[in-house]
Amino acid sequence: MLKYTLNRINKESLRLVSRKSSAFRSFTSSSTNYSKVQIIEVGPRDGLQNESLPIPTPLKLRLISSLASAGLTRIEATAFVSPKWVPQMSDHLQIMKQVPKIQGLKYEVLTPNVKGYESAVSTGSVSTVSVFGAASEAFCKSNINCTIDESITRFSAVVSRALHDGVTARGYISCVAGCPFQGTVSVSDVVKVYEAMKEMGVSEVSLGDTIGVSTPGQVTSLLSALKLSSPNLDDIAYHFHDTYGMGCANVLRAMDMGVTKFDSSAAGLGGCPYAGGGASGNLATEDLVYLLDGMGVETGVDLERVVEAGREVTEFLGVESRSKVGLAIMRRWDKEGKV
Ligand SMILES: CC(C)(COP(=O)([O-])OP(=O)([O-])OC[C@H]1O[C@@H](n2cnc3c(N)ncnc32)[C@H](O)[C@@H]1OP(=O)([O-])[O-])[C@@H](O)C(=O)NCCC(=O)NCCSC(=O)C[C@@](C)(O)CC(=O)[O-]
Repeated sequence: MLKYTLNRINKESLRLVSRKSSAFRSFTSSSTNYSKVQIIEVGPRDGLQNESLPIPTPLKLRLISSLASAGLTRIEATAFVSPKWVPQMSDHLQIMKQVPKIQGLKYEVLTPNVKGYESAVSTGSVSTVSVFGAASEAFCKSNINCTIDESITRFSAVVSRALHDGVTARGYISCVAGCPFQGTVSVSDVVKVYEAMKEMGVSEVSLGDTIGVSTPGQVTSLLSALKLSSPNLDDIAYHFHDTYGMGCANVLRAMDMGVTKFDSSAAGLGGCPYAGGGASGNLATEDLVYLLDGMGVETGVDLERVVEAGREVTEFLGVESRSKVGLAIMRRWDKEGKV
């Protein structure tokens, strides 16, 4: 009787495994090479920039070290922007002078103009500088106080200095799915800024869903249009905010279309201070890592160490983590008596 039951269980498991693996095969038969997914951790910059409580520099540095220990190899550490505009990032020089130097770890920073660029590279710790524009005029004006055309001129000066100095240049385009001021943003407006950024020489363009309104359908439309200029989408990163809880669904859609680079923030903190109150948390690194781990995609990131890194900051701020995965893991730790 026992033998019969075991046989039945084994047959049932085999049936489920084969059903699962054919579903997995059909999912992975898309153009993406899943072994190459890269996470760009933006918590220390995007995660913290909008917090009104001043965060002590040593705590920011501990966050950066903890994220590095968790295995993240691309960390956006701070922003060389005007301290009048974003006071939380005013310690950018101290941060970049004190970040731990670890082989294989690259630090990225925002640089809106040549002034920011010069200050950033003077620290000797910056691998990548990012210029940040928008596909919406209203947002561009609100965030960096210029028109899109003026921003392209400013960014070209930054990128040409970076290329000359052997520093990698990245470009962000905000409002790729919608703008807090103008509402709808057309795909063609995003493509125009993408092309201008490529023309100036950035190696990667991060598509910023600033207010978190993307859906898998919108991701499909935008990436289909970008594929005309970038067939493999290998110069594209996606930067989702999780306002409507679509972050992981959007990542899956983008991966299925070929995108292999995603920005995320520990504990899901973040948002742009100049999005008219419309920006909420970034896609949480914990949620992204859990998703990728579950698909067997190697990220080299230790999920529980990211949860620990985010926890120190959320406890300081007196807020709850915005990562469902982070919250679930911390609840389990509580039950297990782990401090
Ligand atoms: C671009 C500016 C500077 C123009 O600001 P402005 O007021 O038009 O520029 P300005 O040239 O007249 O300069 C004003 C003051 O700032 C100083 N200044 C000028 N540049 C710098 C600099 N680099 N570093 C330090 N200081 C600087 C400059 O020296 C001057 O100081 P003052 O003479 O009055 O004492 C300003 O608008 C700014 O700093 N904006 C930054 C806004 C920001 O950081 N937003 C958040 C990041 S973007 C984002 O979150 C979206 C993203 C990337 O995550 C993707 C997504 O989700 O969509």
